[in-house]
Amino acid sequence: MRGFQRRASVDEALSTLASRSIALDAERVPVTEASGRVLAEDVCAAVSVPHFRRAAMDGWAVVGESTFGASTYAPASLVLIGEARPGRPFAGALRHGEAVRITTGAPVPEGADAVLMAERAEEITRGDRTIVSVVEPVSPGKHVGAVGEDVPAGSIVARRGRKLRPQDVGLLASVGAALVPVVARPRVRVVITGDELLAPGQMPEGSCIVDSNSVVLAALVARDGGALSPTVRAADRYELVREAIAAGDEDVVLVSGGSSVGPEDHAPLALAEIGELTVHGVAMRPSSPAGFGFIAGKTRERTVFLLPGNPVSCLCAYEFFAGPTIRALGGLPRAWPHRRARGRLAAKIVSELGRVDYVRVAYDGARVTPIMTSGASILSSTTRADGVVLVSAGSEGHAEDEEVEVFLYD
Ligand SMILES: Nc1nc2c(c(=O)[nH]1)N[C@H]1C(S)=C(S)[C@@H](COP(=O)(O)OP(=O)(O)OC[C@H]3O[C@@H](n4cnc5c(N)ncnc54)[C@H](O)[C@@H]3O)O[C@H]1N2
Ligand code: MOO
Repeated sequence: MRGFQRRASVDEALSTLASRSIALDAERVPVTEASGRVLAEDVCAAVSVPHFRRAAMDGWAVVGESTFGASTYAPASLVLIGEARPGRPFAGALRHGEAVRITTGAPVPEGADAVLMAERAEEITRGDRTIVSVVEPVSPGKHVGAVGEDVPAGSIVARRGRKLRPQDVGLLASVGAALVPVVARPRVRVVITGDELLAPGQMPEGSCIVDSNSVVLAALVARDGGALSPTVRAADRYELVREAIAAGDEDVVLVSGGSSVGPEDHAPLALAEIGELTVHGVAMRPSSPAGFGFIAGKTRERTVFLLPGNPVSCLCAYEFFAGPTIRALGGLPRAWPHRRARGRLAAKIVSELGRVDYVRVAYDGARVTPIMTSGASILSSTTRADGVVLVSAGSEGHAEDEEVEVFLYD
């Protein structure tokens, strides 16, 4: 057994990771599959939306001026000369004194400058002609959607770095985008070590417990935009752990458990053998045995994270180190994606200078109450918590009633 000789500071570890994880290359995906992806380049509109003047109401396309002075007592009479429907425009041009029946979304005929709402007139048959009897004037421009009122041609529809929302992909489709340039999703392999572990879905039995870390990690990787390979389970044997880390070509490997310095903690040595163990041991609580390093991949360097087996430590080490890296590889900001809130502490938090603490807290919108469980094996402390307070390395903690920032769990 080897003890931890020196623990890296959280900042040191983060800056090493930041300098070695640059965004992956772009790929083009069909617009129908681009929601949630991160745009790799600005996308400009090749066309205006709409690209024709369109009716915003059901009624009649008219020359507004020909309705001036119309009232219930003195209706204006316009001659109906045709019809325009979405996708089926009126072929000719319209003149003063004429009307074209039109429905919402249809192209406004040439010559018309307004749409009179169906409520403001009625059609009357007079001989072989249909007259539109107008009881209220409509001003020019009314209910006519201008070319490019939604998106003008040449404008930027969505900017590089944006995580595309459902409505973004809708807009991209509207301007005729077929393939969208997005940052490749970081591929992630989860390696679960521990002979005592049963796969999720099984009943705990004898001295075996159920592996909860792979379930938590899978959800976190999905949150951060990673593409997860099937989880690999490695028994606590050096060669098997080494093989599980080295296999595949994912951009990121998350190794859960076996990260410390006990006789069954093979991951750090295995990583040092097949690549570089850059950091092992961090001045933080929990997750002090966390570490990471790099191994060569087929086309680029792969980052391997050593996440302590204790469930809270595993979650915490992921949030501090793996999450920012996966997000950065995928073109997202490194910053924690949690919503933040502020409140006053109901009890003091004690930390040590030089150490970063991840303190689970309850939060009611105003008061921040630390959850008095220090054990990193108590996963339920994180389900009872509403979020966490991070105590920086430069602080010895926070006094009761002091205002602190809470990173809220979703
Ligand atoms: N000499 C030292 N020993 C230890 C130190 C230290 O600084 N010096 N740190 C301790 C701390 S803190 C932690 S955390 C653990 C982390 O060790 P490992 O990463 O090797 O974790 P394991 O021993 O494999 O497991 C710890 C604990 O968590 C349970 N576990 C493991 N995997 C899972 C899983 N996938 N799902 C649910 N629970 C899991 C496991 O059964 C153990 O109970 O090292 C200390 N030692
Ligand atoms: O960091 Mo260990 O993380 O206390 O349980």
